[in-house]
Amino acid sequence: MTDAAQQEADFLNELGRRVRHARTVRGLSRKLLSQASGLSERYIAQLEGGQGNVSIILLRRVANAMGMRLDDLVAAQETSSDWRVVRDLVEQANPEQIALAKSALAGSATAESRVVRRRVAVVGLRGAGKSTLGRMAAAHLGWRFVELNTEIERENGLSVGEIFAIYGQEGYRRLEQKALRQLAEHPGPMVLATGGSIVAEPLTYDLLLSSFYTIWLRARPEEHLQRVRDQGHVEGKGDPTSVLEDLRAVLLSREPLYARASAVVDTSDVPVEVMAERVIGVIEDRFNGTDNGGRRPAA
Ligand SMILES: Nc1ncnc2c1ncn2[C@@H]1O[C@H](COP(=O)(O)OP(=O)(O)O)[C@@H](O)[C@H]1O
Ligand SMILES: O=C(O)C1=C[C@@H](OP(=O)(O)O)[C@@H](O)[C@H](O)C1
Ligand SMILES: [Mg+2]
Repeated sequence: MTDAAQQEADFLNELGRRVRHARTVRGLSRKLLSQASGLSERYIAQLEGGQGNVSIILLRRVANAMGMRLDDLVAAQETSSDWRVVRDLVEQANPEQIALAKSALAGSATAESRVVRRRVAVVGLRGAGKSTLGRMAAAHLGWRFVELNTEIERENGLSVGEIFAIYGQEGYRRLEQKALRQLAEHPGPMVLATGGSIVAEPLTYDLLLSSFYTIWLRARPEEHLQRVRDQGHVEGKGDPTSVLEDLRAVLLSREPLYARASAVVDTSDVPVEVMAERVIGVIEDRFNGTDNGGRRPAA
C-alpha cells in the first residue's frame, strides 16, 4: 500500500471508530441508528469497520441522528470534550460573555469566591441505583428529590418514549439540556437522579458537573443487568449474552465520562440500606459546614 493509500485507510478506520464510540456512548444499537439515520445496518457495520467510504450526505445523516456535529466525526484530531463544550458555549454567547471568556482565558479575570450550593446529582448506568439511592438520600437529608426524566416528561407533557419516537435522540438531548438548565437555576437543596445517558452530550454533562456535586454510582455490568432484570425492564430480556455484551460496551465507553464526577461510590455486592448510608455519608462530608449562606467557608 502506498503512503497515501495507508493514510486514507487509517482515516476511514478512525472515522469508523468515532461513529462506533458515539453510538455506544448513547446506548444505541446499530438497528436503532439505522432507523434514525435511514442507513442500513449493514452499511453502518461497514462504516464502523473502516470499510465503507461513506458519502458525505450519508455521514451527515448519521451525525444528525446522534445529535452530533459532522465536523467532530471528521476532524483531523479527535476533539476533546472540553473543546466541544467551549466551542458550543462560544457559539451561543453574547459579546459581553465572549469578552469575559477571553479575559478568563488570558488569565486576567478575577476569581470570584465559589458558591457552594447544596445540590447533588447521581450519575451511572441503568440499575446503578440513581433513583433508589437518590430518593433515599434526599428523604434522609430533607432535601427535594428530582428525577430528571420525570421533570422532562412533566415539562413536555410526553413520556420519554414518546419524545424519542417523535423527536429522536437529538430532540431528547435538547429537552434534557433545557430541563437541567432550569433545575440548575432553582434555589434550595436538591438531589437529582439523572438519566444514564446524560454523559452523551458534552454541553449538558458539563452543565451538570459545574452546577451539581456529582456522584457516580458504580457497579459491575453483571450487577447492572441483574438489577434491571429484577425490575422487569425490557432491556433485561433477550439473548442474555448479547444483552450483557451490549451493557459492557456501553459501560466501557461511558466510564471515562462517569469518572469525571466529583465522587465515586462502588455499589457492587452491597445491600441497598448500607449503600444509602454510604451515599448520605459522602453528601454530609461534602456539605457539613457549608450551610453558611452558600459561601465556601474561609480556608
Ligand atoms: N447496592 C445497591 N445499590 C443500588 N441499588 C441496588 C443495590 N442492590 C440492589 N439494588 C436494586 O437495584 C435497583 C436499582 O435501580 P434504580 O434505582 O432504578 O437504578 P437507576 O435509577 O440508576 O436506573 C433497585 O431495584 C435496587 O433496589
Ligand atoms: O443509559 C441509557 O442509555 C438510558 C438510561 C435511561 O435512564 P436511567 O438510567 O434513569 O434508567 C434513559 O435516560 C434512557 O432510556 C437512556
Ligand atoms: Mg432511574
